[in-house]
Amino acid sequence: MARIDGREFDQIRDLKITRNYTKYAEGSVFIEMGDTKILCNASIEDKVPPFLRNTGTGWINAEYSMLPRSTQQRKIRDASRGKIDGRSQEIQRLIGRAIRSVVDLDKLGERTIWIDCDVIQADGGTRTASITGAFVAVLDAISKLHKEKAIKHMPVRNFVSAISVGIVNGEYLLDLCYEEDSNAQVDMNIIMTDKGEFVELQGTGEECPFSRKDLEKLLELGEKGNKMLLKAQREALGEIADEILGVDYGNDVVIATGNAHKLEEIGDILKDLDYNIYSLKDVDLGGLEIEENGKTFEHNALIKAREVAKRTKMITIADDSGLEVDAIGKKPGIYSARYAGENATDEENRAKLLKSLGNTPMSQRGARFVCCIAVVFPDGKEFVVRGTCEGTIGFEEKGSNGFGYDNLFIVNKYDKTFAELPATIKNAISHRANALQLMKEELSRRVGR
Ligand SMILES: O=c1nc[nH]c2c1ncn2[C@H]1C[C@H](O)[C@@H](COP(=O)(O)OP(=O)(O)OP(=O)(O)O)O1
Ligand SMILES: [Mg+2]
Repeated sequence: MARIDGREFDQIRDLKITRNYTKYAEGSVFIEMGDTKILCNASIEDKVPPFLRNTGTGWINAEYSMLPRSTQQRKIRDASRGKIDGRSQEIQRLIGRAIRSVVDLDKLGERTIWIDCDVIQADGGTRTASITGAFVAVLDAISKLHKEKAIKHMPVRNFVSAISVGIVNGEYLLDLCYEEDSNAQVDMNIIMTDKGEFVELQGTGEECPFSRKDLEKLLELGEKGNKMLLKAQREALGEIADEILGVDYGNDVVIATGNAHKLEEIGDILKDLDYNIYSLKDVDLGGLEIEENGKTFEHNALIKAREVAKRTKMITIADDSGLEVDAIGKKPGIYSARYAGENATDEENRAKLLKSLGNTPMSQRGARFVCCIAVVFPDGKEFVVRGTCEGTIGFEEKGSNGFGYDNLFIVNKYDKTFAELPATIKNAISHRANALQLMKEELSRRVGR
C-alpha cells in the first residue's frame, strides 16, 4: 500500500539541518524532517548541579517543549498551565540520556550543557528529530569550547541519531509521519550511534503485540534510517565531524606495488576492512617507474605511496621491505631487491646472499625481515609503520611457498623457512603481517572504520 506522502517503506522524509540558526546559543540547529520542524539550541553554563560540584565532571540536561501552534489544535503553553506534561517530561529525559551516552562528561569539565528542543511544527517523530538535531547543536557548542582550548580533549566520542519505525496496516515503515504514527499497530524509536550500536529502543505493541521477527525487521529499518541521518549530520558539520568520525576518503584503496606476492599478502590482510582494493594494473598509470632512492625502508615506502596517491587520488598503500642479515652489517637491507644487481632475479639475490655468508655458522646467521608500510591519503596526509620478523638464514633453500628470500629465512618461532610454512601462518606472523596490523590500527583511527 502506498504511503500517504508517496514515500517508499524504507525512505526517510526530506531532511534539512541548518546550523547557526539563532545567534546567541553556542550551538543552534534548526532541523526539518518533512513537516516536523524543531529548533535545537545548546547552551553552555559554567556550573554543574550540586551532586557534581568539585568532581571535575560536567552534565548535560535537555528540555523539550511544543509551541502552542505546533500542533493541529492549539496546545496551551506549559507556562500558562504552570507545569510540564508527562509526555514532555519523558521526552526531555530521553533526549538527555541519548546525548549523554556519547559524551565523556569527565572531559567536559564542570560545565552544564543545556539542550532546548522547541518544536515549531509537529508531524510525527519530534522526539527522534530532537535527538538528531540536538546532537549537532551540542557538537557545535563543544567544538567551540575545544577550539578556544577551554577543554583539552574532545569529549564527544560518537555521533548519535534517532528515527522512528513502525508497523502500519501490517507494513514495516521507516520514519512515520503523524498520520502513520497515529494508525500504527507497533511504533518504535531507535536511537543509535555511528558505530551502529543501540543507545535506546522504545517499542510498543499497544495495538498489537509484535514478534521477534517483527522486531528484527524494525531494527533493520531503524539501522538504515540512522545511517542516512548520520550522513546528513556529517554533511552539515563538515570538518568538525571528521574529528570524531575520521575523514571520509571513500572506499577505494590502491596497493602501489609491482610485486604480485606482496599484493596478495596485503590484500589478504585487508579483506575484512570493507574497501575496494585496486592494484597498479587496475589503475593504469602507464609504464610508471618509481625510483626507490630513499635511504630507509620508511622513506622508500613513502616515495612509492606518494607518487601513486598523487596520480590516482585514492588512498594509497605501499610496502618497502627487505632482509637485514647481522653477520654482513644488516645487508642487503633496502637493497634486497637489487642485491645482485639492478635487474636481479630472486634466485640471483639468494645466491649472492649464500655466497656472502659462506661458512658463517648457524649461530651467527641471525637476520630479520623488515617491512615498512606507508599510507598516503588523497589530501596529502600520510603515515608509515614498521613491522619485523626475526629468523636465521639457512645454508640451503628449503620449501616452495612465498617469494624472494623466503626459502632461506628460517623463522625462529617455527624452525622452518617461510617457504615451508603455509601462507596462513606466514600471513599471521610475518614482518608484513606485523606492519599491516599497525597500519590497520592507525588507518581506522584516521578514517573511522
Ligand atoms: O615476505 C618476504 N619474503 C621474502 N622476501 C621478501 C619478503 N618481503 C620482502 N622481501 C624481499 C623481496 C625483495 O627482494 C625485497 C623487497 O624489495 P621492494 O623494493 O620492497 O619490493 P619489490 O621491488 O619486489 O616491489 P615494489 O617495490 O613494487 O613494492 O625484499
Ligand atoms: Mg621495489
